[in-house]
Amino acid sequence: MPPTASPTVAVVVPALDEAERITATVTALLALPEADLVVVVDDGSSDDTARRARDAGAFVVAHRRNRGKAAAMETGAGAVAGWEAAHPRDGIGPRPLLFVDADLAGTAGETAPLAGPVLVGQADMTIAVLPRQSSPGGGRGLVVGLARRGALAAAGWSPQQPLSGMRCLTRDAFETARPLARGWGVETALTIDLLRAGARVVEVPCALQHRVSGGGWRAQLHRGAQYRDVALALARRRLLAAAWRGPAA
Ligand SMILES: O=c1ccn([C@@H]2O[C@H](COP(=O)(O)OP(=O)(O)O[C@H]3O[C@H](CO)[C@@H](O)[C@H](O)[C@H]3O)[C@@H](O)[C@H]2O)c(=O)[nH]1
Ligand SMILES: O=C(O)[C@H](O)COP(=O)(O)O
Repeated sequence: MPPTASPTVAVVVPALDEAERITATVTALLALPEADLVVVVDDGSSDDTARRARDAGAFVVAHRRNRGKAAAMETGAGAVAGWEAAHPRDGIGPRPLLFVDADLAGTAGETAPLAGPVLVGQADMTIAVLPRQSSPGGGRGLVVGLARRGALAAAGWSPQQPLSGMRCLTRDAFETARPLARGWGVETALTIDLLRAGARVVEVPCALQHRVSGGGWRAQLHRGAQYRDVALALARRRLLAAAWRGPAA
């Protein structure tokens, strides 16, 4: 007998203090035909992100205190597994996970092209490549360059946007990458660990607009934390020296 439902993905949205954008983000994700479950992980927000996400129709789980993006991703994946255990479906395996940042607002639906290649078995992980953003960023490419050179040293591949958080991956790929690298090192490590395991990783253009980090002191502090976490993830994989020595990104 043919399966009664089509394969779909489960969306996981890590969210810290995203009350301004979470309603639009969840609404856009719930309209995706490729997705039938949207889990928002409130990572210890001090605003009403959780309530708004729930009101918009998401399944919400919350950290009592802030634990960082990678921990929110792990919690979200656990919530998807729990939901699937309570809602078994015949003939289809566990849903691939589509990780989407909370700040994409109405453009979150543009993550749809990430799902197809994973659902049909062409890729183990897809990564969104964002177009030029409508507001200017204030970075100098230091974090991006470090992450790119780390992937190059590990696997001979230099991703265009190694920090991009919008990713769709099979559950096997997710398990291969666990435990995730902490904090902002998570994307760099995911790419490296999956490539090293022989997985097929593909970058896919998506028309996404996110909240760009500007040039103020808060943004520079944020970049400092990103650099620290990417460097730690590379050091744990014995790649930091090679990434420092590597070619200019
Ligand atoms: O402690 C935190 C901090 C952030 N977030 C959420 O994580 C996502 C990404 O955070 P954001 O501040 O928008 O990150 P960016 O500065 O835009 O960082 C870029 O680089 C990061 C890696 O350094 C990636 O995780 C992002 O996807 C990518 O957009 C958002 O949904 C946040 O609400 C958490 O869940 N917990
Ligand atoms: O603004 C960004 O793109 C990120 O914070 C990374 O910063 P970077 O430009 O220093 O790599």
